[in-house]
Amino acid sequence: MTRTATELPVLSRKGAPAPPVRIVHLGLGAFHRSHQAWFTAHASDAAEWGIASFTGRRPDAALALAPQDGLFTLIERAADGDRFEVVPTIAEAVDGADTERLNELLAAPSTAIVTLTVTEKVYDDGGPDSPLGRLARGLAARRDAGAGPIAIVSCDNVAGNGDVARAAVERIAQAVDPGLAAWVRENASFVGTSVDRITPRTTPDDVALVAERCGYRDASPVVAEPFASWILSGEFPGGRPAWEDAGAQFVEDIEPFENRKLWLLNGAHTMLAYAGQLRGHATVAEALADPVCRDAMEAFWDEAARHLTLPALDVPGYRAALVERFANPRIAHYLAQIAQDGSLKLRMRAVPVLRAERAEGRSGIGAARMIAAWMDYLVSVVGQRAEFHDPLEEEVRAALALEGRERTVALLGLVDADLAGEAAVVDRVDSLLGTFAED
Ligand SMILES: NC(=O)c1ccc[n+]([C@@H]2O[C@H](COP(=O)([O-])OP(=O)(O)OC[C@H]3O[C@@H](n4cnc5c(N)ncnc54)[C@H](O)[C@@H]3O)[C@@H](O)[C@H]2O)c1
Ligand SMILES: O=P(O)(O)OC[C@@H](O)[C@@H](O)[C@H](O)[C@H](O)CO
Repeated sequence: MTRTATELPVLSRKGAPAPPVRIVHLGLGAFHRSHQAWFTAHASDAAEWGIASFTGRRPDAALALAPQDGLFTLIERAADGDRFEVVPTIAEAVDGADTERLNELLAAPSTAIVTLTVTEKVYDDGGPDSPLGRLARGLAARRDAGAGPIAIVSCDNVAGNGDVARAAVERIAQAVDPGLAAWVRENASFVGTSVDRITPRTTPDDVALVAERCGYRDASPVVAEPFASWILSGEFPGGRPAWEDAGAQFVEDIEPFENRKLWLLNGAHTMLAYAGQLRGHATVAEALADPVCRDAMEAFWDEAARHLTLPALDVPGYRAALVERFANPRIAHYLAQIAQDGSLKLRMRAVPVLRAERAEGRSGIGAARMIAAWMDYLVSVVGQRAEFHDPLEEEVRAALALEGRERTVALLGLVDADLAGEAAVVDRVDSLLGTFAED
């Protein structure tokens, strides 16, 4: 007799202990679970490294995981089928507003690492209730307790994420108490990373699939592609899990690896997000199958590749693998999600390539096309009164009220003020508007 989903047992540890908390995570989202929690679960010393994971804005993700002892199912979604795995490393799922628990954990000498996936825009938000504001006050608790040095590991798609996190935490700490900023400089090691695993949002169908295939109820599974990569650079003064057992790489200089990922993968995603939606597509796989979008992506890659010269980067192999990953027809990675916060993402995905091309006397047309596609997309979503997300939403709306070249200059200025002052760049972007109009 088949049981209905509500009759199934809830996923649980069945009384077995969770691993002891030695990692604090801020930003309990899908990617943290498919990536850092999964890498930690696959380290040979996983039993010694539990994670206390705090939500960012709302308690929902913690409320979903707490009744199932922090356990969740990772659905590894390959082109030819799904594989299910229970990931046991989240020992505590906590509402981010519970700063008492955060301070207690950060003040414990056993806590060695803080990881972050708080989205790109949050590094500019130093408010007391922002994740980094809470972290700074938690570090004050650690200093006061004499709990020793700690590693802070940003896992967001931000260029120079280790340095950006350091600057943000030091700035906030300085505002809290100048002595704290000095403590952070001496005791916090900021580790730079390049993180990669395509992790779209979970859908109700995924929840139902787990019930059907696994025979238990999991209110919050995560879907990800089989591929996973984590490249890190920096010190871990309090130790770390043996993440290399799960395939993590430790390098001296993170920058070339970070550029490869941010330009080739995220840059292509951003190109497909705007060009694809303008041409009526909803997912990455659909946009990739459209030769107009594919050609624009490849042209941008050709430009970016000229500035990715380290042989270890194996750019041809990386590009070929990306095409295969993007084409996975069973991963519904929605372009509308990737399109969010464009003004910020273009600074890291299009601008460096455009600048590098111009420095060598070329126009950077491939990168300029991505910026033009963003502008056309904004006109179209705002024209349809559709919702859009951007940290500069007000400024974007003000720029869109302008016309013609003036509008191009104003929008470009939100991405890069210097480029907006260069007539040749403005002309180039202006000339590329309308490239992705539907046939
Ligand atoms: N999803 C992926 O494929 C992927 C892959 C590589 C890197 N990343 C990085 O991970 C980040 C998170 O991705 P995700 O898929 O887990 O997203 P998500 O929406 O599932 O989780 C984002 C987390 O950040 C918090 N957050 C977002 N905005 C906030 C704000 N204004 N203030 C406080 N907290 C805020 C949320 O509360 C949540 O905990 C991305 O922004 C990206 O930098 C994602
Ligand atoms: O997560 P974002 O919003 O920074 O960017 C959207 C996608 O490009 C991104 O999530 C990729 O899927 C990911 O970086 C793959 O590792």
